[in-house]
Amino acid sequence: MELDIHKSSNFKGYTALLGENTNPENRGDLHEGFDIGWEDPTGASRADDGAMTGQNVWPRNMSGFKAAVLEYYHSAIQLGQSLFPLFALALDLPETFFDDKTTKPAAIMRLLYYPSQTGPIDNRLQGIGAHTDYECFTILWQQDDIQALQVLNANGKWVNAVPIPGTLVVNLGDQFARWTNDVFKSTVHRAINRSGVERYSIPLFFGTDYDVKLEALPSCVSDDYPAQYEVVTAGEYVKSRLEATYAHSKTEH
Ligand SMILES: O=C(O)CCC(=O)C(=O)O
Ligand SMILES: [Fe+2]
Repeated sequence: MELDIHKSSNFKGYTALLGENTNPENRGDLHEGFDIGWEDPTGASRADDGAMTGQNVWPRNMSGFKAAVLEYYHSAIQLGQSLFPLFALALDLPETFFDDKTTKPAAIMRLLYYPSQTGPIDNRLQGIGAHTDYECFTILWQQDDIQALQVLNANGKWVNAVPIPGTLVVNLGDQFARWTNDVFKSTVHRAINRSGVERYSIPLFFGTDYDVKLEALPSCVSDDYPAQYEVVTAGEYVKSRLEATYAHSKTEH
């Protein structure tokens, strides 16, 4: 397929059922997806995204699709930009701390489709296996009335993230875990659609600019609690996680 995500240098485009495997213990994720990244409203391309440089791909002959998707994308980006100062304040940092690290929105958005799973339960076949997201935080729209998303609580118990009409779910991701040396913990989550009907969701993963180094904040490091993570750029980090997620299905395309 022309738009297959494996053909894109920066993981944009279409993911088939089982094309992704977020939890390596599983057999592949039972969803289809379509991924986009930043696209300037003027159509100008961006060449300074390091490891994640590249264009979106769009289906031809689908009138209105691109405009509708980008309209939501740019609104979700605006919401995300307004959340960074809140996270900064929660970390006792100046509220502008992330401003110069988020000048070029580094955000991937996915349109996800989950068929309903019927028949015998195979615990290694889930809509999306247990994982943490790769960026700072995720803004997730999920369809009303269909229970599928679960989060792992501090006691190691899966709890339903029940869709609440008119609300979005915000999950912490691994870039924030790295910035904060695990003071902010990434939310482990998964989705299993046994509702009997198909389900759609739209996560937007918002990280710091792809050329910014993910370096533990001084306030989150001490002699007793040294930095846990190797320093890499946000772009290198996201790309390495995406490569791992799609590695198993790479040769099929
Ligand atoms: O569909 C959902 O509710 C979750 C999607 C998700 O976790 C992801 O794409 O990373
Ligand atoms: Fe996720």
